[in-house]
Amino acid sequence: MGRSCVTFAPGHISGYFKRIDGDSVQTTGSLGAGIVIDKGVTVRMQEADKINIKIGDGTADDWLIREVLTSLGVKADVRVTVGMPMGAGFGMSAAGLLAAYHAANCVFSLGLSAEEISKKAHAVEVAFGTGLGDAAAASGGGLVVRTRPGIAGVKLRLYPKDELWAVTFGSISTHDVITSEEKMHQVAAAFPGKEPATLAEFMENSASFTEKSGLLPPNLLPVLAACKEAGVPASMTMLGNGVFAVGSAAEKILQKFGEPVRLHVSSSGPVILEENHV
Ligand SMILES: Nc1ncnc2c1ncn2[C@@H]1O[C@H](COP(=O)(O)OP(=O)(O)OP(=O)(O)O)[C@@H](O)[C@H]1O
Ligand SMILES: CC(C)(CO)[C@@H](O)C(=O)[O-]
Repeated sequence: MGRSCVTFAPGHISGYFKRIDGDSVQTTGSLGAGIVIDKGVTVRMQEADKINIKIGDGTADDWLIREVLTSLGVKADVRVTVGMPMGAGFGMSAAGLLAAYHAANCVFSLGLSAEEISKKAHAVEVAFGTGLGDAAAASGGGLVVRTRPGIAGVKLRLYPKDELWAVTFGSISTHDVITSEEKMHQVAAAFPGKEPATLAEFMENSASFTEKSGLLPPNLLPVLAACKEAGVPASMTMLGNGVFAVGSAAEKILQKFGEPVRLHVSSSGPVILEENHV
């Protein structure tokens, strides 16, 4: 029935951030910097008589993707494949939103621009407290520096080729952290004063922010200490109970604590992988 489309959107690891509350959802979000990663979310969508959503093995709550379809007034069969753990600081909610909105735009020929889709994804993130800057960052690729809140806030995208390694020990509720005035006050005080011009400077900013933010779970202290002792740049995945680190040497260090995943900086934002008439 109708068309089917397959889309991919990349995840995003925030290194540091500061919440900004503007006078609208599009001027509310965060300043900060992070890395758009080459693992993310794939959405397969086909027009249907009723909404049917399956995420991974089918056990995950489908509310976020359902929000996309209901906000557009469409019905579809949706299959979502999530490439990194949800809720663990890899930007899977923004990736899921971007991939789903691009898929619906493709299936139903809605005529939405990439910017309009990014704004829709950002609005859902802010409204439901699942993120502040991930949708803006993951609308393109690279190491992303954001100096204003919202989709237009990206100032710089760099494309380092270094390999990255990440290990996660569990999730942190993004909603609970970013809706806490007390936590956001300490986060703002920890925000670095210098904009990074390189991956090394980004990692220095991220490590400094992690130490001062009040967000660091104690179990990450030995992981970060081992990376520091080995001269491996590393920091906390914001907002998740995990660590990301730069360079091939990071793998062996992180293997002492868990099962690290190799990542690279994504060269692009969301893409349409397939368009089919069925
Ligand atoms: N790709 C996805 N597809 C469907 N639902 C998702 C997806 N990612 C997240 N969710 C839902 O959104 C909720 C909030 O996700 P959350 O923002 O904490 O994840 P995240 O984006 O991976 O983490 P972070 O924002 O810290 O990077 C999750 O509990 C889950 O219900
Ligand atoms: C708040 C946040 C760290 C959650 O991933 C991210 O959305 C950001 O950098 O604004």
